[in-house]
Amino acid sequence: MSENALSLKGLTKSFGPAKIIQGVDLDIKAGERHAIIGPNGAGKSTLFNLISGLYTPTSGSVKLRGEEIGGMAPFKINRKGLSRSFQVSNIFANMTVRENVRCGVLYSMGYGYSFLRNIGNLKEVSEKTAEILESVDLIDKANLPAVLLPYADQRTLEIAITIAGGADVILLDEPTAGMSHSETDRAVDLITKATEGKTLVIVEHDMGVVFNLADRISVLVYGEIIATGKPEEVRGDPKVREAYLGDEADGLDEGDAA
Ligand SMILES: Nc1ncnc2c1ncn2[C@@H]1O[C@H](COP(=O)(O)OP(=O)(O)OP(=O)(O)O)[C@@H](O)[C@H]1O
Repeated sequence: MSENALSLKGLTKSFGPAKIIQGVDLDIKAGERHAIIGPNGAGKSTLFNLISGLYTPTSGSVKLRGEEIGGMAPFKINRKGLSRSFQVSNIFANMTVRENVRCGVLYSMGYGYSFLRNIGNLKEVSEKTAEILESVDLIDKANLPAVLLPYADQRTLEIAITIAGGADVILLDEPTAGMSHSETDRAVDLITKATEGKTLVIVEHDMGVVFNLADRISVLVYGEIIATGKPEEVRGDPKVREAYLGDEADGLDEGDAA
């Protein structure tokens, strides 16, 4: 058994002549909260797509708890306990909030999307669904169609569905994008609570979120990791400050206020 939840070695991804990921080595320990930051276009989403199976690596390896998963189909990787959210919400708009989460829970219990079963009576499913809705503070809105939720709640529901699948390695892609300050603070609390005991990898532009949430941070620039370490180590790294020009470098100090 590997103590690393995820281990990337010599990972590359090219699109034609464009080398987008240029040899990434990264170990993410089981149970840690790890943020991946970097300027626009650095390759963060591409890295998530390689880890979650949407893209096949050009070369190198992706290991989940020591097992090679590079190039495996996304649903197989999901079955092995890795789940990701997307920047654009992935929810079923016309289903209720509860039904959306219940789908994730059913999937995690091996029911697949077998809607024809009489699933309403499954006590365990209902309990687990309610537990997740509580943990992300959506229990009071459980019976609303998801489409009627305010934007921030839809993003929260996306996080809830990602977690409901039962995976113990959770990848969140810019979970607080488009949220106000107060919505962001609430989302950080919910993510912290809902991912307790799990491994979290998060791509995020909001430095306040990153410094609040992450045990360690990796900085991706032009498809290479230029620094990995604890928040205070990364913040003080001259290479990192150089990579973040102007306003974004100021953002590196935002965590001070937290
Ligand atoms: N399928 C693809 N085909 C060709 N180029 C791609 C593909 N996917 C991503 N790229 C390119 O790879 C580069 C990195 O994109 P990516 O979305 O991974 O960056 P990012 O760090 O997530 O950016 P952002 O912070 O803006 O979301 C970009 O130049 C993008 O145009």
